[in-house]
Amino acid sequence: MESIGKYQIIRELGRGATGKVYLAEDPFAKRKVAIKVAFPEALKHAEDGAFYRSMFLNEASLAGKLNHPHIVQIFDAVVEDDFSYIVMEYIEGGTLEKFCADGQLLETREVAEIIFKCVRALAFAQSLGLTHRDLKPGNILHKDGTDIKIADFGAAINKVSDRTIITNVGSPAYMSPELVTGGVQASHLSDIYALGVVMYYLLTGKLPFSGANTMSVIYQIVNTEPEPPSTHKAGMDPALDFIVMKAIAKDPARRFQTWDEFAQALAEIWKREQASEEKRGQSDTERFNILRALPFFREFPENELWEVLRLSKWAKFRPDTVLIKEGDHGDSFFICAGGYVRITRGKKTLNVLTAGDCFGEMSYLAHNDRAHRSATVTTTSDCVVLKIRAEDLRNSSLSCRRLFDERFLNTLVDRLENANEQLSVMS
Ligand SMILES: Nc1ncnc2c1ncn2[C@@H]1O[C@H](COP(=O)(O)OP(=O)(O)OP(=O)(O)O)[C@@H](O)[C@H]1O
Repeated sequence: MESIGKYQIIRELGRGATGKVYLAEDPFAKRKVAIKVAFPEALKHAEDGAFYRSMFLNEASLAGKLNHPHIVQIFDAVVEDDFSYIVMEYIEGGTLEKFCADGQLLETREVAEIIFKCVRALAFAQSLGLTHRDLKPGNILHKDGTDIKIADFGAAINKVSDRTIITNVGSPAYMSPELVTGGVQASHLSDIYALGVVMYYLLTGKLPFSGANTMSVIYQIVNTEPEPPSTHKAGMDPALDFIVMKAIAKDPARRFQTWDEFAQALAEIWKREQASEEKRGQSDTERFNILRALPFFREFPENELWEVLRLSKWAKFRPDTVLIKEGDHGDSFFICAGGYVRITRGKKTLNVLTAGDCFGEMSYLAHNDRAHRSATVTTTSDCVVLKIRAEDLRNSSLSCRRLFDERFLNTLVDRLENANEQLSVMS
């Protein structure tokens, strides 16, 4: 096969229960895509065909709907009797399975960061009424570093009973006790359990329960208490043990009750590690949480916040550091993420700005590389500042630019009002 619809096939990437996945080129959008082509025989199978068909249809129906930086985007889908395929974002690095073996394990903090990103993605999916139901390392694709995307939402809104998932879709190792005993419907609490198992596996290279056959694993899931991950890995942060064990608690009522609770627990790890952070640099997780708390980004939806994180460079400064000098040329603007800066023109102090305030934005608004700085900006305390090149913002998504434009407009209006007040006081 050389092409599928308008897409030129490059090579096979892998295969799963319902079909083969190919790497292909979209000649119009000029980008690489991954195309999952259904096995026609699987969709027509006497016993399981209905289940596979509904998995495929479910995934196809999500085209254009699940837009999140940590979920594989579905661009297009064709579902016909004899030939069905789903066109999705191509993720270069393969799945997280490669990090689950001894000798290949990621650093603990990288695991925590990956899980945090999964938690954010699944919280977003839940806000659209979706439970994933088939979380496992093989369904989490890896781009680079800790950049991941969750794939395979095929089982997410499947109406067929969960029993079929045990028999048809791989290992039961990620299924919670309430699912394997068939007592209740899948919910975000069973996804929290599955993600806890993924975290356990990534931290230790071992599953909490393994056995010679499916029945043995199911027996243990229901009856045996797992050993904490630290049993398999010396020197592990007890907070991580606590998080994993809470996520995989047998009783759903003892797990994190919401994705936010899970995310908070992971974010706490960085708070406690702040002392050594200076040497190490901040994690995306921590930066994301800082951004979310800043008034400047209050109206920014999650996707655009992750985009800001990609666009920005972060730096810490000691007090009395000159960040911008009056008269210099500037091609970037700044947002204060912590601490205080003083704005001066000549010898006159114009303003003091703090967390959530922006400065130097004329370099973007004036649309002119040679824009001069009209004031000097100096830190008056320890400061965290994020810097964005005007050019990078101009090349960002339309929604991101609109949000920045709105914020800058508000800032300009505030400054104008301040100036008017000062003028009226003087007159
Ligand atoms: N968007 C993608 N980008 C890059 N590679 C992909 C993409 N989607 C899938 N793959 C590759 O293709 C393989 C098969 O994917 P597929 O979703 O069909 O099956 P699976 O998740 O491995 O198994 P199952 O369908 O049984 O759950 C994956 O393991 C992965 O290596």
